Amino acid sequence: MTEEEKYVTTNWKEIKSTGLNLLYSGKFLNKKIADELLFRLDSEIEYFTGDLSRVKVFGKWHNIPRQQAAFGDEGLTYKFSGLSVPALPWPECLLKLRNEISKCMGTDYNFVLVNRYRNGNDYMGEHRDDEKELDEEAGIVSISLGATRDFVLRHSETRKKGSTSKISNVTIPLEHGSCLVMKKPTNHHWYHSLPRRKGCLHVRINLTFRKVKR
Ligand SMILES: O=C(O)CCC(=O)C(=O)O
Ligand SMILES: [Fe+2]
Repeated sequence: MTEEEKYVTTNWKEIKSTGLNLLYSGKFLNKKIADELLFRLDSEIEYFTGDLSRVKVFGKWHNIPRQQAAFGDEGLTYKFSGLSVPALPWPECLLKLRNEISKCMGTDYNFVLVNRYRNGNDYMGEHRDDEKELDEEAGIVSISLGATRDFVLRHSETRKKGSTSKISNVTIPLEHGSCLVMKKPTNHHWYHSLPRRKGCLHVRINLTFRKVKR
């Protein structure tokens, strides 16, 4: 098999700071596979509507500023920001990707959260993925498709009022077909967000593969 025909190519770059442990591979997915995945996820996936597309912040309900869907092994639900998300059965294209990623990482991921950002007005606010039901050892594997958007990480100390922390923020432009692995203990100490980018007119789809404890 030539390099071009391989499903994934790992060319990991380590990104480290105090309590931050990331791996990034910019051209992780084969280009043809990345293009096809983007097309399929854009046309075949039904995103949540109704209660599953809203979140409660300080007692008020808001539409989430992006579209979401979740898939996973049978019987799994995943709770985050006041939502309990039932995992729907894996679509064929995501099952294949899940299997390739699990093989590559040597870990069995059983759940994926899909976030679709229609354009630069859609975003994700600052948060940590530190839910108890996540298997920390597995980390979180984040695959990006479509428009390049900045992923911004901030240490919890620097968020505090009057902070004198010297720890710099880390910004990674996540490109089409890339893979970012958030390893332990990143999600204890660092918050991350996907800020608005007014100039961005194109769709981006992000997949976060997780291992939910049964
Ligand atoms: O879209 C992204 O890159 C961020 C996704 C994310 O943080 C999450 O799904 O928890
Ligand atoms: Fe996250």
